[in-house]
Amino acid sequence: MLRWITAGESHGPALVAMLDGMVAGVAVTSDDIATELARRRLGYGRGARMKFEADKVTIIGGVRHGRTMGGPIAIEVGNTEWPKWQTVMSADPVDEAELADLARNAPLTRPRPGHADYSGMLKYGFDDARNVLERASARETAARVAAGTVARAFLRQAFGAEVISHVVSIGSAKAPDGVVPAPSDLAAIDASPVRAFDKDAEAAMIAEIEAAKKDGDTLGGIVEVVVEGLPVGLGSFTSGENRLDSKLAAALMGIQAIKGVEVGDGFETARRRGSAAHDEMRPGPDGVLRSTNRAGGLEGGMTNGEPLRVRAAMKPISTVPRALATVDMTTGEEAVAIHQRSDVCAVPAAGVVAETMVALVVAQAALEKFGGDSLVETTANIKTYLERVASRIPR
Ligand SMILES: Cc1cc2nc3c(=O)[nH]c(=O)nc-3n(C[C@H](O)[C@H](O)[C@H](O)COP(=O)(O)O)c2cc1C
Ligand SMILES: C=C(O[C@@H]1CC(C(=O)O)=C[C@@H](OP(=O)(O)O)[C@H]1O)C(=O)O
Repeated sequence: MLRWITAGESHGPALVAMLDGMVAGVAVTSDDIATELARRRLGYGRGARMKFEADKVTIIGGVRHGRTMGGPIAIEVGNTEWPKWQTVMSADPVDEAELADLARNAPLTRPRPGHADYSGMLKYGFDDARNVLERASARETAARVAAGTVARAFLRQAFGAEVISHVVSIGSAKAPDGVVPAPSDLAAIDASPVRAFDKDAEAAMIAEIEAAKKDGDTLGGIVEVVVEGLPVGLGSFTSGENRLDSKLAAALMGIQAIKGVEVGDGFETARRRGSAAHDEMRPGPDGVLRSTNRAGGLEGGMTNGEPLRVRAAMKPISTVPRALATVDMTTGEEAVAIHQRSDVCAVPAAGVVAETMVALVVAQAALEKFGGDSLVETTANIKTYLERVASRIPR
């Protein structure tokens, strides 16, 4: 089974991602990973750190001369910030006097409503929220994106499948309904400062971010991930945990600040009548055709051959510059929440992270269905299956 895990703190020396279960023979390079990491760093509304954080990539194992070898893949993403944090974030014990002199090490005792600080301090018994926020931070998503690059490469090389995303809304600024971009639109989306597909929506989103910034406030929004090129039958109806939609929801909800997930038209479909909710079928020259894709390419927990379409809703950033009311955990008194530098809006970056999680989950489902130890073997299995599927559709 394809598995992944990350380690590392926001201001530690590096983040590390491990990806286990990938077949041999997938072409991927450090440059491919760096390209995806650069996409994640972009976006109007991100904070100061993203201007200088360089995401230095080193593939530690599992890849040789640009091809995976079938063993666990380990990728390191260096933190440019590390030199400033060497003492505060040292893994080994440091001189207490030296630590006490560092303003940067002052204990963080005023938890931010909406962040992991409060529950993390109580649950793990910490007096300093630093021990919580270092790992809760979405800096960790850089490591996920690194691992996800290998999954994207696999999907492209096995199926010709492409995973893209776009920003559907930021605050109250929305893209027009029903416009779904194609893989060929990704360069234009990435060129947009808010990763919007529609130019009017882009202007409205930028204005919304500017207004929030001026007011010392923050914003969330909604992203949509689209995967084209997947075969029918990834995932299964046989039990809840085998359903691809349940796995996608879990993976997307596992991204920091994601509070809602929709498959296809999701919540809108709940407001429709059945006759206007489903995707009617008719015979076509190469099999069954659909007039719509409201289901987002998933029926019964399986892909149905239409583009996969899922959305994730991100809450506003909780480090609000106009700091929110909290309680000082040392004195028990009223206080204002920690506020250092922070993003005003990270929805464009969250779209790239959402692509990553979708790529990992879909690659996992594909490897479960088609198996194989090498890309050659997997693609041969895919070919046999597609031939059998094609032969079952009466023409
Ligand atoms: C790409 C990205 C960037 C983020 N940047 C920030 C940030 O700068 N400041 C902040 O307070 N939260 C930021 N967050 C959100 C927090 O990491 C998240 O709210 C926190 O871990 C608590 O988890 P929860 O929101 O899922 O409850 C970001 C999230 C993502 C996905
Ligand atoms: C560093 C990243 O995002 C960080 C995510 C984050 C949080 O609380 O989630 C808080 C901020 O960290 P810092 O306080 O160090 O600026 C963001 O910059 C990144 O995405 O690479």
